[in-house]
Amino acid sequence: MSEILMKATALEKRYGGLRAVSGVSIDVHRDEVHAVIGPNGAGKSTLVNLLSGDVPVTDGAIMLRDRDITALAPHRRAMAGVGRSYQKTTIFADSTVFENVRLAAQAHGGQPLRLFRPVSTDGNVNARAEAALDEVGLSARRDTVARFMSHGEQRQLEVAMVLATEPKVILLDEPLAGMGHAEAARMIEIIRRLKDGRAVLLVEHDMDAVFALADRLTVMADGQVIASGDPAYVRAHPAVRAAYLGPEQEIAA
Ligand SMILES: Nc1ncnc2c1ncn2[C@@H]1O[C@H](COP(=O)(O)OP(=O)(O)OP(=O)(O)O)[C@@H](O)[C@H]1O
Repeated sequence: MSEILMKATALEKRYGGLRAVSGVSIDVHRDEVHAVIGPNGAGKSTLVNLLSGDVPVTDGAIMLRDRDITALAPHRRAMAGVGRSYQKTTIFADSTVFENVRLAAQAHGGQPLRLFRPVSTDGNVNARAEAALDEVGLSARRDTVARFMSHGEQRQLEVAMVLATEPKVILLDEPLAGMGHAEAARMIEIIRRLKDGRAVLLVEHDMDAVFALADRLTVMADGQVIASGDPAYVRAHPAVRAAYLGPEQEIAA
């Protein structure tokens, strides 16, 4: 079995009396896509926010390999190797594709922005930006101003900006949201390649995409894990059918 890069244990997030996430433990393995599914309000986005540090845990622990990152702020987790996309909100619409990715790479440099050195001469940052664009297939669009790209391309750009930070674990919250069929198919291929040497945690409602991509699946309902395992196991799990889909329905192949 491949190495566990991120391990969360007994995560708890309470909002007043509401347990948005309760007793959730999850392992994310190198070279795997671990998909988290469940009905609306199950706690999937909250889980991603806990793993990225955007929301502090009420209880529980998050390890990145052997490092306890539970108390680290989001940017410190990013430096430690946790990447997450933020649904277009981080894109500078008036900057080019390359400038956006270069800024992401530079912000991750571990040093203050190098104000006295033109970024265009920073070979390492530029190389990381080029590699990230190449990985999502946007190299040919590098000089396009972001606002003129399609929704799907902007989501690809978001992924490139994450890759420019050289993450070991990538958290993707509904990366296919709002995409047409062709755009979704392209993004599925990108995500399939992302796991190479990394670990990917994917929250997604598109079940075709989930079953096309997932090496491992965790199903949540009411803030808790109701089943976790390989896709065939989860697909056949009675509690999943009952709680997630209703007893009469099948999970689409
Ligand atoms: N900041 C918050 N304050 C109070 N309650 C919250 C907050 N964030 C989430 N919740 C509640 O926590 C529960 C889980 O929400 P969450 O968004 O994590 O579910 P989800 O599985 O991602 O749903 P969806 O599939 O609709 O995105 C919901 O009942 C939601 O209303």
